[in-house]
Amino acid sequence: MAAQNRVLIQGGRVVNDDHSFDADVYVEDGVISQIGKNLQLPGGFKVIDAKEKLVIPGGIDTHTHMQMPFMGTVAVDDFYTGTKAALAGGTTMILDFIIPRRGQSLLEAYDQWKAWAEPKVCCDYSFHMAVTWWNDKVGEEMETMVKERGVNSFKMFMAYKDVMMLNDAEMYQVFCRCKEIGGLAQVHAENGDLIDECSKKLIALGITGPEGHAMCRPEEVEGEATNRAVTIANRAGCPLYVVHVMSRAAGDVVSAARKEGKVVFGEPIAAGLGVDGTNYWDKDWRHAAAYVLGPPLRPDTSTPGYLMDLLANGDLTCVGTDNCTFNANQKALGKDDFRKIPNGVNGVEDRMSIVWEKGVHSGKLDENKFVAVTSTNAAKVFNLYPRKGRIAVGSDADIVVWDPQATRKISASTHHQAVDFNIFEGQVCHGVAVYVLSQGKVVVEDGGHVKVTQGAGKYIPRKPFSDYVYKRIKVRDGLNQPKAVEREPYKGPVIDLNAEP
Ligand SMILES: C[C@@H](CNC(N)=O)C(=O)O
Ligand SMILES: [Zn+2]
Ligand SMILES: [Zn+2]
Ligand SMILES: [Zn+2]
Repeated sequence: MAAQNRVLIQGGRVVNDDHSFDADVYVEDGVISQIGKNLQLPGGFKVIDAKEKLVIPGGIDTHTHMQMPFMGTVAVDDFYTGTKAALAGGTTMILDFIIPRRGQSLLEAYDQWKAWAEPKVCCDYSFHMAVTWWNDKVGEEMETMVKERGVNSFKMFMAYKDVMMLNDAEMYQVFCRCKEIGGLAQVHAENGDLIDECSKKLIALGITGPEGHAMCRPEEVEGEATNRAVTIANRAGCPLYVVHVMSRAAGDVVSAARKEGKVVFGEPIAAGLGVDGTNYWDKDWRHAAAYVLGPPLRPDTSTPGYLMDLLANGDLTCVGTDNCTFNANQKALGKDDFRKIPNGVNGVEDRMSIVWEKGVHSGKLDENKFVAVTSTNAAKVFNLYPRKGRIAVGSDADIVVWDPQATRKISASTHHQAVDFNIFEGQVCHGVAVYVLSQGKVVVEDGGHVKVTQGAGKYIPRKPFSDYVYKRIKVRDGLNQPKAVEREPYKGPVIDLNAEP
């Protein structure tokens, strides 16, 4: 029994976001206990041979929607299949979203999502909270979420009009509230009014296929909303995290904001790094519909490479997936009207290999930047570091033995996800998770044998005011308090509005 929770990972090269070094890693009772060479160890441990392999922090997927009720149906990958697939691909923690119905208490929604996740998750997890409506009660509950439920991030939708969309004034108030309680404001940045108007026009023209989904929300619709969110957040003095950055236009807005010193983070997703929007024009309806998500993939085939370049230079920060999967027959709900195609795609299992293949194997990222964008940056942004996101003594033993030379061919016929297709079908990627430890237990071995335990995952609460996010803001708040001008009261002439014209 002792061997199960004592593991020695021998002969590997440890890769953190800031440096790489050759060392053995010893794990005991779920945490990293020793790192170095010629370790003095107690007997009775399992040995993993990591020669010529990398030993990296388990991936953290910043953006998933397991079993999300959406557009009249429910995402088919649930907290079990979704987290099993995550572990299979080298991701050892997911950050999922609680999405209250309009008018629903945030606390009630939290209990609902927690009840869905707890019995099923195979890896550690945490939640963002969506703010889909706004009043003082929501503001009070946001504080409870931060102080008592360990949620420190709040997502607003600028799209999905009449379902989850907030207007600018509401967003400004939620941003101000986030700032007060030390939360990180997140946005789904698309102009929902323009999407609504343009999609009606396309349907009237008889354009009902998935190409209409892309045509009604071109990248300028994402770029405009991203810029608006950056402005509103800046006026509120609130840090901003733009989820699923899908285009050059939005990526450029995030780059410019960061160059101006604004506290803004951008999150590309595996889909946007691995495929493009030309798929929407495929003659096969089921193929085209499979790629429908919002914001859409871009027909500009240079987009995946451009987003990877922005990750490489630090303008974009964390790679998520927005994993929100619907089977082909669920996508077919929109066979006569693209507005009814459930939005969402897969990614949670293939994210790490896609980033390795498109980033490291292409020479755009080095191994340390790979660790940063797939794990460490997320831990820092969402206040999980260094418990998560680092190979260090005392950190959680969420560890991946990564084979940079091995390749894997992505296919729905072999993936662990529940969804019956894969948007990366047929892609061959360098970079394979040959061993994965979750909470110090081996859950993937020999590159494919997945042995997870349903419900073993733990909810990880997160404190507000993450240093990585708020240190600069705190200093600025001390400097830039608005002040009135001291002046004598005005005693000059004023027109009389009641006087005869
Ligand atoms: C509803 C959720 C997933 N669907 C999607 N991105 O198309 C999101 O917008 O992030
Ligand atoms: Zn979204
Ligand atoms: Zn999402
Ligand atoms: Zn390759």
